[in-house]
Amino acid sequence: SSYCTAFDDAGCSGQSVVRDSSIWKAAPDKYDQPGGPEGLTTMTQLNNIIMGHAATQIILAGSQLGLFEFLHENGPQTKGTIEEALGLKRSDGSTRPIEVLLLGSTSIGLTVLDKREKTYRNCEIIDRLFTTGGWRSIADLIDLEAIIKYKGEFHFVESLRKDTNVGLQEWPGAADNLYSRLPQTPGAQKIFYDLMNSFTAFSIPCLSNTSKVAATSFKLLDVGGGAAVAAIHLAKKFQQLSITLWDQHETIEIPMNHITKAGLKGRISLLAGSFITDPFPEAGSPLSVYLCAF
Ligand SMILES: C[S@@+](CC[C@H](N)C(=O)[O-])C[C@H]1O[C@@H](n2cnc3c(N)ncnc32)[C@H](O)[C@@H]1O
Repeated sequence: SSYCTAFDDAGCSGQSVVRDSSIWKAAPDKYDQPGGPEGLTTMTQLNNIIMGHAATQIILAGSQLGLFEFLHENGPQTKGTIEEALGLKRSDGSTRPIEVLLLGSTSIGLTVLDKREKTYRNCEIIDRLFTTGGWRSIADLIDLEAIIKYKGEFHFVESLRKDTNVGLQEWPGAADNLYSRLPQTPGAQKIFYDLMNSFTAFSIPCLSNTSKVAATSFKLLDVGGGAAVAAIHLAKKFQQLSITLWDQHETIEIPMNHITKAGLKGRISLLAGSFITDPFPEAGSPLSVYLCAF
């Protein structure tokens, strides 16, 4: 929470999911134990962890089927109306899909059932995210967690035993890292970059607002610069900066397209390769400063 408060104090011009700091203030301090100093104390808390996999898939279903968006736009709705709107109505008359979805989403508090009216609405925090414009970033985060990370986590125990990323085998390809394998699975790379770009779009304005180094440097090496969201923001904000974005061969086309679209090819150059195995580029002149942003 202090991270996000610092953003607000710095006059962050990023997305409102961060600016609406009351969303975050209830979060525990990073040193706090979940559940208080004793850790978890109730079976419900323990159950929420054991059933965490189901919760992840329920929020994914609610997001991808448009449940939360529909309820936000239309207010409390009956099961039948929601079923129709989400395209879950079945020709054989079975109401099981909508019942499973609403039972799941309501049991974990994402939706709220009005028992008298027999209507469902979004929980307060989800509606607030829609109102403040922060839902898109959260939907990107849900996709990344529930679709990309979820697969590899099945191998977590074995990964600990072998001290290696066993979950990588879930992704086709021969590369030794997930970034380089994602392009081989249709749609996967987009999910990854959508989330990362959302996050960087709100973090970089805040971080750079208070950075004296960025304001006074002439050269910036953006190590693992991704889609160039940070590089483009910094190039526009600090006119004296000339930026080199360093990322892998497999992904370099993504920043290239963004930089061209932003009309910043003259200010941001690209270096394709690995920051692990390739030599660190020379600064060029003793007067240049390389600021590495990862
Ligand atoms: C977590 S993302 C951060 C992207 C960007 N800095 C941002 O904040 O939006 C990490 C980036 O590092 C790149 N990367 C990972 N390993 C790399 C390596 N060995 N050499 C070069 N780039 C690498 C990935 O392709 C990815 O774009």
